[in-house]
Amino acid sequence: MSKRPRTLDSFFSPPAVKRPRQDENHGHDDGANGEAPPSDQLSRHPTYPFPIPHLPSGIIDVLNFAPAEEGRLIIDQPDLDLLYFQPYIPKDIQPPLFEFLRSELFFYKVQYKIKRGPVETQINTPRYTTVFGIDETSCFNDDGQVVDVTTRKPPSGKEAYTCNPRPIPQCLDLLRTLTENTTGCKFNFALVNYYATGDHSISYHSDDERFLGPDPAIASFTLGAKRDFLLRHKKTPAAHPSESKPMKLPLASGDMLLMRGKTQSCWEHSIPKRKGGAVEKGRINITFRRAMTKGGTANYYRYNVGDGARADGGIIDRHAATSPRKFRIAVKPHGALLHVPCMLSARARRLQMRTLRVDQTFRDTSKTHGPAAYDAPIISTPSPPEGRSCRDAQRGEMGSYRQGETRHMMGLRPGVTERMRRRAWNSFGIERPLHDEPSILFIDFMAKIATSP
Ligand SMILES: O=C(O)CCC(=O)C(=O)O
Ligand SMILES: [Fe+2]
Repeated sequence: MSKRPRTLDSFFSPPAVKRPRQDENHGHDDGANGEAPPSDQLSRHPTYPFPIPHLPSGIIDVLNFAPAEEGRLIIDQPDLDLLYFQPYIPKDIQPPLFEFLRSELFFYKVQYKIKRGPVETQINTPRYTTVFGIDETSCFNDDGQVVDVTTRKPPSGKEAYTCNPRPIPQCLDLLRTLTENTTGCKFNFALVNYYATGDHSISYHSDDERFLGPDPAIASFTLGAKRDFLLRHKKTPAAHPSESKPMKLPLASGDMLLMRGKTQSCWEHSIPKRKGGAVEKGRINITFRRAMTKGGTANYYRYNVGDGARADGGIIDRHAATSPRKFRIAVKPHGALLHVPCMLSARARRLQMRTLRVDQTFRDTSKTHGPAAYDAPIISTPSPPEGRSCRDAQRGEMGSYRQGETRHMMGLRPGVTERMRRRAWNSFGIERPLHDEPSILFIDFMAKIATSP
C-alpha cells in the first residue's frame, strides 16, 4: 500500500475501484497486530473480483452429516424423475451457510440481448447470479490456469475460451463433492441464483441444453427463504395433458432437489414471483451441473456473469450486484472513524457492513505519516458502534454528509466503552483492540455495496 497524502481532502477522495491483483496480500496480517484470516483460508483466482473465504470449520463439521434426511423419490408422473431431500443440509447450519454465501460470493445482475427475427430485445435477468466451473474438456492446473484435460496445455486458437472460467471455490466445492457422493452423479459447474426479494424469479424453462448431454442430472439446493418451485409437462405432440398435472414444491431452506432422467427434456420448471414478508429475507439457490463442451462453459458465463467474465479482463461491470470496493478506516485510541466513500443513491444502495473484512493490515501512522498531520478527528460524529448502514446514517446518525457528494462517514463516538470499541473492531475482523496504541491506525478493507433490485 502506498503512503497516503496527509490532507483531509486526499483522505476523502474515493479510492480507485481496481481489480485486485492475484498476488495482493488479501487478508494477510503483516504481523503488527490483529488476526486477519490466514491466506490459506481463502479461495483465490485472478478471475475472482476478490478472494472467497473458506467455509468456517463449524459449518464444515456439520455439513459432513449431510444429507440430513433420505431423499424421497417423486416418479409418479410421466417422464418425471426427482429425488427430493427435505432437508439435505442440516438445520443448524442453514442460516450461517446462507449468510456466508450471500456475503462472500460476488453476484451479478446480467443483461443480455436476444434477437428474434429482426427484433432485438434486452433481457434483464430478474435475480442475481454467479457461476463457477468448467466443462469436461478442460480443467484448472495447480497454478489456476485453464488447461486441456488431455494435453494439459492452455486451449488456444479455435479451442480458446471466449470467457474466463472460474474455479469452484472451496465453500461450494465441498458441497459439490458431498452431492456427488450422495447422488452418484458428476458435477463440474456450480450456478448460484440469489433471489433477494419476492420480485426475483426465474420463468418457466428447462435445462435441456445440448451441452449438458442427454438426460442431465441437476442438483438444486435452497438456502434462506422458502419459494415455490413449479413444474409442468412440456406441450409436446406426444404428451397427453390429462396424464400429467402441474406440480408445486415449496422448496425450503436446506432442501435439495435432484432432477434427472427425462425431467429436463419433458418438463419445465420456474420460481414465480411471490409477495409476503417471508420471501423478502432472500433465497439462494445453488445448482450443480455437468457441462460436456466448451460451448456450455461459454453459455453459463455469458448468462450468469455477463461482462464480468469477459476474456479481456472486465470483471465488475455495472450490473454487479455486489461490487467490492476498498475502504479505509482510521482508528483512534478513543473511537473509530469510518470513512465510506460510496456512491450512495439514497435508498438504492446499502453498505453491507457485515461483509467487511480486513484486507490489508493496519498501519501505524506515527511511523508513516505522523499523527499531527492527520486531521480526521474533526469528523468524529455520533453513530451506532457498528454503524450498520447508510440508512442508519440517513436517520441522522451520520455526521458529515454533504448533499450530492459521494462520501459518507460513520464514526464511533469518542469515549465509547471498551466493550463497544472491542465489538466495533471485532466487526472488522480485528480480535485484539489496539487501545494502548497512541496513534491513528489505518485499516484498509473490502466492503461490498449491494444494489437493491
Ligand atoms: O431457483 C431454483 O430453484 C431454480 C433455478 C433454476 O431453475 C436454474 O437456475 O436453472
Ligand atoms: Fe432451471
